[in-house]
Amino acid sequence: MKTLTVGLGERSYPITIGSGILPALGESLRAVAFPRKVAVVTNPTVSALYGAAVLDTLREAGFHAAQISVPDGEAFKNLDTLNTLFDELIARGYDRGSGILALGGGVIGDLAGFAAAVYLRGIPFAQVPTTLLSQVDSSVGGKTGVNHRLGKNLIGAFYQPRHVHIDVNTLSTLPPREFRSGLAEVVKYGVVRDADFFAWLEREHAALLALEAPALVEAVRISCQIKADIVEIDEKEGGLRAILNYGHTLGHAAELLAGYGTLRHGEAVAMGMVAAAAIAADLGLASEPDRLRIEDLLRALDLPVRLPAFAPAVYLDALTRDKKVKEGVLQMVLNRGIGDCVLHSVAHPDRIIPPILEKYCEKATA
Ligand SMILES: O=C(O)C(=O)C[C@@H](O)[C@H](O)[C@H](O)COP(=O)(O)O
Ligand SMILES: [Zn+2]
Repeated sequence: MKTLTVGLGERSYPITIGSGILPALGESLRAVAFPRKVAVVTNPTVSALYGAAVLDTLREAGFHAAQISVPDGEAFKNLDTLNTLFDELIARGYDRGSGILALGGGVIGDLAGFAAAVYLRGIPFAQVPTTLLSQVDSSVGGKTGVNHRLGKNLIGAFYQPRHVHIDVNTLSTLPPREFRSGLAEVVKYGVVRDADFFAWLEREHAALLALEAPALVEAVRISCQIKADIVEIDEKEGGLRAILNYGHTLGHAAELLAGYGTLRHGEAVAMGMVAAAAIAADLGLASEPDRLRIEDLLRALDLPVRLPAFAPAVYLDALTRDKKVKEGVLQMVLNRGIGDCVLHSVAHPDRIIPPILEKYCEKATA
């Protein structure tokens, strides 16, 4: 078992990573003095797989734990689901001495984390991420929230967990498409921050796709370490943290336009990264061979690399609501080669984006 720390002063918390460590969850939560009364927020699919094991380890460690199930999928990451969660928390008497444990993927973590941030003005929460995407990304760093019909994650809060407990064995029950979606965020870390990690992924992609535990633990560990380092410097995305949004500008637009839940988040990010790399190459920040390396790695990981075909005007409209828009100007994270990146102001998206869509939308390659 490996333990990393997200260092945020008195709100610092451990991330434990390992293979087969789910039974140690109860002890880990005791070590961070997590409240005794725990609402385990999960969905029916994850509950059937891991609900009993989680309740067992919690009860053995002296917690009073019960599950609250919410519907499965990105289409349910909204205020309606959040309301049903509040109904349950209130009806079952969860008070300020209680805690919320998110058991599931990114949707569960984002919803449960936001509920914890605002329920009774905030109660402690912890994360047991069971998908690759949530293990390498969404469970760490405290971004919580829900979607709005006009944009991804438009309603939310920064709210850090007390503990993140990652058992890579849970990935063995993940649908392959869901697993590959998480790999897109792993590739993102290499592109924006760590050229050696990118090269490691190029070498080890087959081991990852074969779900070899040592490769998985290493990929999760490095990803979480990179994210922790960034969050420690810029918790609330005043600057540096925006680099974690690489590929998300067009990716979020594609998710919204395709209809929440149609594309997996990581699939949209993969498409968005290739398009961002093309813009970076056009601006001379990266080379065409850099862009090709990114596309080739994503293809090797069996990820889609072309955006869904929608009119440029529809994409441009969605981009106006991107959270990185500042004083009306869209900011895009663009890679400088591989392993480095920059936040770039796109003064004229209407000039830059349409030619990219022309080349990197599905229709163009058909
Ligand atoms: O943690 C971050 O910061 C990220 O941007 C990580 C992203 O991969 C993640 O998808 C995040 O939820 C996107 O945040 P948003 O603020 O663009 O909605
Ligand atoms: Zn993401």
